[in-house]
Amino acid sequence: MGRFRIKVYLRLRPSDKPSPFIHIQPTSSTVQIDDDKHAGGGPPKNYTERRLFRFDGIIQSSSQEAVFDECAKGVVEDVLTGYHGTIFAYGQVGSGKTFTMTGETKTFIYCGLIPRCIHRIFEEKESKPAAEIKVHVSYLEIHNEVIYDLLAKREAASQITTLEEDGTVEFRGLTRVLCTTEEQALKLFFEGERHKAVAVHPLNQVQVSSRSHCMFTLYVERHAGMASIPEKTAAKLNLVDLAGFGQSKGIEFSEQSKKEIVNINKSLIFLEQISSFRFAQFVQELNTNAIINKLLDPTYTRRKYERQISDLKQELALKDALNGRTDIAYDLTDEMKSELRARVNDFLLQDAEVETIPVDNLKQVREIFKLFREAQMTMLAKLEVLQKELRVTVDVPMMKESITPTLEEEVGVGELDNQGFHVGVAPVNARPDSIDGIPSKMNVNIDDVLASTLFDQQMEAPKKVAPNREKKNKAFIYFKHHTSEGNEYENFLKETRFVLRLKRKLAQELCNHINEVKFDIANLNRLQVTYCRKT
Ligand SMILES: Nc1ncnc2c1ncn2[C@@H]1O[C@H](COP(=O)(O)OP(=O)(O)OP(=O)(O)O)[C@@H](O)[C@H]1O
Repeated sequence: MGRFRIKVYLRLRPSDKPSPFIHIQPTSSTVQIDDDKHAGGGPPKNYTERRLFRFDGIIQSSSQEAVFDECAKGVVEDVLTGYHGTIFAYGQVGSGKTFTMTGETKTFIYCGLIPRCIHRIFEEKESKPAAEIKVHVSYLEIHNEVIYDLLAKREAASQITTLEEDGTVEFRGLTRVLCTTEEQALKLFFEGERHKAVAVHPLNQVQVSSRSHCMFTLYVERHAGMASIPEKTAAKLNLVDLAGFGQSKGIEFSEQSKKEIVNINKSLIFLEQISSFRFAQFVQELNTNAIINKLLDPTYTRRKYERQISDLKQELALKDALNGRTDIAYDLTDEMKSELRARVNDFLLQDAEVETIPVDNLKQVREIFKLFREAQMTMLAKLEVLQKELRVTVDVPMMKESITPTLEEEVGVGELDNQGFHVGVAPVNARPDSIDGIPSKMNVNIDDVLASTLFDQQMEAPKKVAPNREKKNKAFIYFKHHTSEGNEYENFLKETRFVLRLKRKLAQELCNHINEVKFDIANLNRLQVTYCRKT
């Protein structure tokens, strides 16, 4: 990659009356401008400001061919090597941009840079068939902020979208045509020219003035040259003719006013010249990062990587042999995978030591992580199923009653009939095994305690009341709050619920204690093993 400065050339249109304020010095490629303060009108000033502008080259009365050789040839050669290139013409209305970029197309000697670039690229294509050069072209126009595809059928012209990424701009939907001959590419270029937006302008009356920015692009794909390295390069050459700028741009003038305008504008044109010189100096300061745009053949790339992998494997085997690690297998067989699975299961389910899982190489580590991930996914799926089962769709007061299956076990208080209505005392053995999938007997172990906690939380959440239960619920609430028997049951229930919570807490603490003891036992075992090994 290299950093290159943008090169700026000044091309001067021949003039019968050269400005007395502009002094060209071709040998030093500089232009000196005497900024006559009287010229712009206003109060008279008795001094002249001098400005000096430097260029990479000044082209005066040169042939179109000489301009191509000096300004464009190098860029085309770089494109043929794989670098992107851009040539653009900038300047006032009528300053000669289109003459430079397109030229007069009737005879080749007056042809501008675009036909000449096309010619050079196809010349290369024909002279080097082994390079298998492929050329595509596109032609776009930006007029009044809208992008038009000059090679597309008119109705499809507004389908282009721009995509800006990593400092590059891509035109999506722009027609790209594959050209096998120079004639084809030239034909497309001239066809596109016919579609450009032009208008008559007072500063460019000999020829119609370009009212838009136009970009003709040549996309060049080619083999890097040597058959043994099937690398391809894909570079593009943007050839841009910018719309001329000027204070009078876009205004329609009557014949009557044209003469006056020419005089009035003299000083303004002069200022515009200065501003275009300033722009040129600014562009000269810009740097570009030039890289060769390689297009890799996927088959070749795959083969290259396969070769590299095989080399690395051999190297690794050699290293292992030298270090006495001959039993290491880097490719896991099915047998090895199921062995690893068994070890991971032992670790997760049987409290086996983590050291029992072999970690000799990266493939094993990856496989182990995969197994852990699988186990985690299975557990999450199970948890989800469990949570679904616990979501009982009964109303809040009824749910509060139904969450106390152990309550009756201890105190023998009435059971629900699972129909959303409290029916009073029922014998313990008359209870169903489950209510909506919830086990009615609660074993006091950590899972059940946690599940019941979760269950409690869900009970607090407001639930949708089934319409056919509404009446029953109202009656039930009335029974609880307004009858002495109901009140009694309600108070009794509150007390027993309190007792139940206490017991759950105790159970939780007990489980934690058991876990701590188990942990201590495991530690002791480990110490014992270490001690035995040492002795
Ligand atoms: N170097 C030159 N030698 C001879 N004639 C020139 C030269 N440059 C420009 N002209 C003539 O000047 C006229 C205006 O040039 P041209 O249309 O290229 O200007 P432009 O900058 O493209 O204008 P616009 O911005 O209006 O499109 C044309 O008739 C063209 O033939």
